[in-house]
Formats: sequence, structure tokens, C-alpha cells
Amino acid sequence: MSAATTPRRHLPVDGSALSIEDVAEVARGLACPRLSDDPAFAARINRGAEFVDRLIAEDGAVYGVSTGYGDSCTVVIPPALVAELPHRLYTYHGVGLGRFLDPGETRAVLLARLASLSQGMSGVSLGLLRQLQALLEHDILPLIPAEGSVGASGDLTPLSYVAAVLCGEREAWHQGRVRPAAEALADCGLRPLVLRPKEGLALMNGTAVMTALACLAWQRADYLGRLATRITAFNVLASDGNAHHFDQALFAVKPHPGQQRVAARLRGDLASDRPPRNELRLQDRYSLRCAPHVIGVLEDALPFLRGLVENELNSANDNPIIDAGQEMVLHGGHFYGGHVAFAMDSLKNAVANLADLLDRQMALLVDARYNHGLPANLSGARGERAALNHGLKALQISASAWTAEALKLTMPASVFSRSTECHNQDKVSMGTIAARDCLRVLELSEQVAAALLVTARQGVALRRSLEGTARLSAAPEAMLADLSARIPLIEEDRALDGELRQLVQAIRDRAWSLYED
Ligand SMILES: N[C@@H](Cc1ccc(O)cc1)C(=O)O
Repeated sequence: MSAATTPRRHLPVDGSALSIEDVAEVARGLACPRLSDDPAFAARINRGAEFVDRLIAEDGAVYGVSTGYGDSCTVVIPPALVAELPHRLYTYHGVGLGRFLDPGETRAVLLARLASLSQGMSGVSLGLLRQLQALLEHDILPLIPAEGSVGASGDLTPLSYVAAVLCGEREAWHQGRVRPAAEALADCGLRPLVLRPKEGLALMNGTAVMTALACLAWQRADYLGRLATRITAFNVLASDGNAHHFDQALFAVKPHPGQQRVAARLRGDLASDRPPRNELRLQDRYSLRCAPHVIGVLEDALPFLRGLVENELNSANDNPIIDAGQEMVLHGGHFYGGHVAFAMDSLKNAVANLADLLDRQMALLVDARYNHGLPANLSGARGERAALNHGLKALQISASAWTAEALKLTMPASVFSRSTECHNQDKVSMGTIAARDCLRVLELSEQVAAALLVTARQGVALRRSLEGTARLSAAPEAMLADLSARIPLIEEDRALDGELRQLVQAIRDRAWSLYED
């Protein structure tokens, strides 16, 4: 079923704060924005558009309305040509390349722009907001190329594809295929928008693409952190590891709250008792012992990063800002996505560290020198056939490759600022590149997690076949049962790619409820 036909929750939009979860729900087609019908909201929006009209009538010159854009702001547009200007803007920005954003990402972009313009500080009309809402309502999704934004004149080039489709130009996904925008609009009874002065700039001169991608990345990272914790619990059991590394008294002396939360989750999963004073095997390797210290970095960063991303989402982020209440035109640089750039550069680092942690845990488990009595490569084959079977050998090699690629992409994008646009944009954020990197790092890390789900399922089963009784609490035990149904025990080697793809999808769908306490 397409998002246009699925029953969807209405998400009220009136300029008040939206959350990352709201964006993710709209992206999944589970919710659809509904502009407030409160007359006060309409009045606030209309006041901005009317103020722009008044400015043109009274002052003649307004930046981006009766002048050229950016460095060309000293070029005066003859009054007879002013109406054409907004359409020029999206036309010459039709220079995007690379993959197209997927439908979920595109819905998130439309909502992010709608949220920003609904602040009522951009001088756009209610008609423009309604047309944006209508694209989401009918699931008409502009084809937005992912590449070509420096993230600090906002996302001008990718957002030009939103502006063009609103006006019946370029192409959109609609009803499962790529269609000319004009045709898709007509089919839904919508008329192409004619942009008013300032409306082209207001649509394009902002951070909606990077912000939308950042919301989706944040939610995926949050889930992956929880999953890495659960996988660690399985792997402690599989490797006959030491649950006492997650002791409450131990973590009380290092007060990072996220790290303490991860340790508590591991304690809960492993149902461990107090440690004996001096065990035979005192200390496990770092990828097990320090798991709360690695996953905890993400866990502690997430609330802070949420703040950065949601503040951007709920901001007026274009230029100039039109303050109709105080009758001011405020020239500045709110299209600069530095906060999102920092959030995404940081998040991809923390996420890639999860991939690395899990990859190291796998390295311990498949190696008979370190796995405390399990078969090499966790092969489940017995007797004569053991010689023929290679177990998870190739899967470990793949996990190493995915991990390396994720780690390689952690180079911060924001430090690659270029001076561009005739040196008007001489310092830019690269936030959109950071967000795209982060999504790719997430994709690779989710693949590593899928490999580790296979590993953990196999490792725990083999450990239990040796020793029988190692304990887990109810929630991880239930998840293990679910995994065992999804992934039959590997006794004779088989190709695992089909199962891996299904596991990756299950991770994306957040198939397991994890520590939702
Ligand atoms: N971001 C610029 C505007 C701009 C728009 C389009 C461009 O092609 C270049 C610059 C500003 O507001 O100052």
C-alpha cells in the first residue's frame, strides 16, 4: 500500500516543536502533517506574506526579491521581471547529481521544510504551505538528487527539486513510478504553484535536507546502540565471559549516565550475581569488558545530538528572515547547517565504533584460540563432516570489510569547507555530506550487526550444547528464540546472504523491542 492510501495519523503543524520521532513517522508513511486551522496561525503566516508585498510596494528594493541572489545581490531586477525571479532560482539550481533520495527520506525533507516555513518568519503564503502539505498527503515525492549541497546556503540545489515540483516542473515518484510533476499534480486535482516574491528563496535557502536525513540517522543510531548492547550480552554468554564486568558498584564510580545505563542493561540481560572475590578468569578482552564504555559514548551523546537536530528542525533557517510583527527584514546566515554537520560527524564516529566493537567480538568468537572451547569458525558440523565445513569464516571476512568501510567514512565532512559562489559563501557547513556519510556508516554498521546476530545465535547454541545452563533473563531469552527461528543452526555450510538481508531489514524495521524501559 502506498503512503497515500494507508490510514495515517495527522501530525498537527502550527509552528510548535516537532520531534525526531514525528519526522520518522512521516517518513514511514504512518503520519501526515495537517496545517493548523486555527485562524491565529493563518493570520501569522499571512502577515508575513503581506509584509513582503508592502515592502516591495513601499521600498522597491528587497534582497532576493528585487535583487539577484547571493553575491549577485547588487544586481537590481527591473520591476517588470521581479515575478519571474523565484522561478529562475530553482531553474538554475537544477544541477544536482548522485542517487535520488529514497521515498522515506524525501517525505522527511518535505516535512522539515514545512516545519521551518510554518514558523511564520519566512514571508511565504499559506498557499505555499498548503501545496507542500498536499505533496505529502498525495505522496507526490520530488526526485531529489542527493549531491550538490555545501550545506550553507542551505540545501539550495536539492531543495530546488522540491520548489520545481510544487510548480509542476521536473519529476516526482507517484503511485510507484516516476512521473512528470505536472501530470502527478493534475491527477490529484492540484494546480502548479506560482511562486510569490521571496518564496523561491524561502523554499530553497534552508537546511531541510540535512536536517531530515539527520532525524532519520538519529533514530537508526539509537536502535543500533541498543542492539549492540543486546548482542554483547549474547556474546558474553557465548564466550563464557565474565558478567561481573558490568557490576553496579563498578559503574557507580564512573558517572557517565549513558554508560551506566548500558552496563545496567547488560546486567539485566545476563542476570548476573555478585562476583566472587577472585575468579579463575579475571578479565575478558576489551571488546567485551569495555562494551559499556564504547556503546556508552553513543548513549551519552544521543540526547545532546537530539537537541542540536531538533533545534534545527524547529527553526526558521533561511535568509532574509521576515519579521512581520516588528516590520523588520533581518539579513543573516541561518541557512548555515553547522550544528547538523557537527551532529552527523559526531554520530557517524560513535556508530562506526559500534561496528568496530561488534567486529572485534566476532573475531574473539570465531577463533578457537580465544573462544574458550567452541569450534573453529563456530562451525556446527560434527565428526568426519567437520573437516568439510568452514562455518562463519566468510561471514567474518565480510564483517571485516563492512567495518573497515564504515570506519573509513568517519572523516569529518565539516572540516572540508570550501569557499564558493564567488567567495560569498566562503565558509560552509558540509552538513548534508556529513548526514549522507552518517547514513552510509549506519547502513554498513547494521550489516555488521546482522552478521553478529548470526554469530551470537550460533555461539550461544554451541556454548549451551557444551555446558547447558548459562543464564539469560526473559527478554534476551525471548529474542534468542526469535533469532533461532529466523536463523536455523548452521551445521552444514550454506549461503547466508538471504538471511542476512532479512536480518538487515529486521534491524531497519526495529523488529525487536530493546530496553524500552
Ligand atoms: N544563501 C544566499 C542566497 C543564495 C541563493 C542562491 C544562490 O545561487 C546563491 C546564494 C543568501 O541568503 O545570502
